[in-house]
Amino acid sequence: MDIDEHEHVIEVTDLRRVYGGGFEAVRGISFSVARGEIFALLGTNGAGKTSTVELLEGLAAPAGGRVRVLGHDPYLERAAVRPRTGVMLQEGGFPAELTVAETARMWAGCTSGARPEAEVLARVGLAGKHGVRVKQLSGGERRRLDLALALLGDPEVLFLDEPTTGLDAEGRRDTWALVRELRAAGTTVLLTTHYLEEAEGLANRLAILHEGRIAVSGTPAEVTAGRPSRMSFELPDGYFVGDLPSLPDLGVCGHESDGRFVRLRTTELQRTATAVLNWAERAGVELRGLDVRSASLEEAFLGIAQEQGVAA
Ligand SMILES: Nc1ncnc2c1ncn2[C@@H]1O[C@H](COP(=O)(O)OP(=O)(O)OP(=O)(O)O)[C@@H](O)[C@H]1O
Repeated sequence: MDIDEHEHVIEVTDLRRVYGGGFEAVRGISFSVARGEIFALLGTNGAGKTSTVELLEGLAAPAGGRVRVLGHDPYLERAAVRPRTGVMLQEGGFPAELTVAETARMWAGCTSGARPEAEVLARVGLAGKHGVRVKQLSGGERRRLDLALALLGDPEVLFLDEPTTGLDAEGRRDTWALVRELRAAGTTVLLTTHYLEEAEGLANRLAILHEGRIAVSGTPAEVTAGRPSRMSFELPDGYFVGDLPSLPDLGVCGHESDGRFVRLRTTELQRTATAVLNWAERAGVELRGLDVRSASLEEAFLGIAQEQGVAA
């Protein structure tokens, strides 16, 4: 049974994955992704991201729970799901001796309704590399080739496992722009990433995995809500932390200082920043190195890792 555009394109319920030796890498996770959404799976090394994505791609059967992609079981109904999905694995395995164009042509031959290879290679910035052998590509160029192959079939659902690992800053930005374009065209994207700014900038919703379980999920704003913001600056000569306005009264929930630099964590950034800046103004001093930043995914990620680590 197919689904209409308002239903969830990906549905995961109490999913489990157990490896040969009995190790449970995915321990009962649930989430869903609506059509046209970008959903990011984050987590520390070994948290279970790839193990989960492989189940969604139908590369293995779950040990428990249920996966539906476009209304089908991706493992048992592979023929119904595979032509409508694009997959970029963490490590693409291409024959090293083939050129970029040959690789794309070979892949297109196995893809129903493939886009013209040249168009897709141009889209990922490999237009000038048709004649280059795969073994001569840089790591970042191989990732782009991986992405091109995933896009050949014009997929409705795209699985991207660490799509920008190994790319330089420009390559990463280009890939982000491409993923946004795909979303605008209605493609549903599930990606894993170690780059928190990637998830923050791209994802409509995300889940942070820890040891096979979802520690937190929601929109980036929901996940960072309640996490402290940061303010840091250099104390002017002759001043001490004790000279600052009373920090606990300003929502400051933690601070550290080596006597010169001060780093504050606050749940009330505006109040803290206003009070400290007013204090500096009154004292007629400059706060060198002033840096004020609201709660980020990085803060949430580190907080979760710490909390879970302590709880473990
Ligand atoms: N074939 C396997 N047999 C046994 N254990 C495995 C196998 N593949 C993965 N694991 C283990 O399962 C856990 C989850 O691995 P997975 O690759 O899913 O994590 P990840 O979140 O993608 O990590 P990374 O960010 O490092 O890519 C790890 O502890 C890993 O060692």
